[in-house]
Amino acid sequence: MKNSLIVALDFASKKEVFEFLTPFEGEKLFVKVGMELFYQEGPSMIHELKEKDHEIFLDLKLHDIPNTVGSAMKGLARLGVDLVNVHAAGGKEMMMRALEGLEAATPAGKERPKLIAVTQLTSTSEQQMQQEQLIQASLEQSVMHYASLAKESGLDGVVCSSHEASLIRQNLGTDFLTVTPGIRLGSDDLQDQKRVATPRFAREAGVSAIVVGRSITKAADPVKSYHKFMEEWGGILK
Ligand SMILES: O=c1ccn([C@@H]2O[C@H](COP(=O)(O)O)[C@@H](O)[C@H]2O)c(=O)[nH]1
Repeated sequence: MKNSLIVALDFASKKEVFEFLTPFEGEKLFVKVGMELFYQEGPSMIHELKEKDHEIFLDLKLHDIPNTVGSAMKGLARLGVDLVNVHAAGGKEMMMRALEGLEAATPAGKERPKLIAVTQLTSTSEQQMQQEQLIQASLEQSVMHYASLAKESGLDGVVCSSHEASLIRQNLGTDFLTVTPGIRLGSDDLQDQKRVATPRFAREAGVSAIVVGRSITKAADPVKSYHKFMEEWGGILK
């Protein structure tokens, strides 16, 4: 998990996923399946990616009442993915029930999927957060608060931006995972992301894993782009 580059497979179909993955033949990627792909293709997408030995982050960002999230997590545990997540805004009871659900349903002899919580989305700016969520703290304070709640609930880490990662590591320990989307090379389009950083910045901040989507998936040469990100991130090709 540590030092991983997670590729966001934000595609609408299996066909597009495998067209994208074919040129990577022989490389074991850490991939992220999000709502767009999972809602379209469902669990069979996960089974097929596992058959190809890819590590999987199932990014469904669960956020509901504790009972619903706890029960849903049981289903995700049975899929055998490596990493799943919830929104920290759902609260401590919800996060604890999510963890219990995962622990209860992870098959014997298998490792429980790691569970992390989204703090503030990387598409949120401080101004937006204060105006739309009526949070009067700074963005850093809000992220740190949600990260502390996640740690107190027994979770393995958080999703945050690379800008908050070193503060989280200092306060909550270096074993507490920081997974950071919003990663761009200097010349890339930011699109809808607000709190962005380069892979080098993320590495220097001690981030556990970076998430990169469109800069790789929409690149003219995705394999070349992946290797460029890996080089700046200092990741290990598998
Ligand atoms: O705070 C968050 C949480 C999740 N994401 C997801 O990461 C990728 C980023 O894609 P890019 O194309 O590199 O912007 C995407 O799947 C998001 O759903 C995030 O960006 N921020």
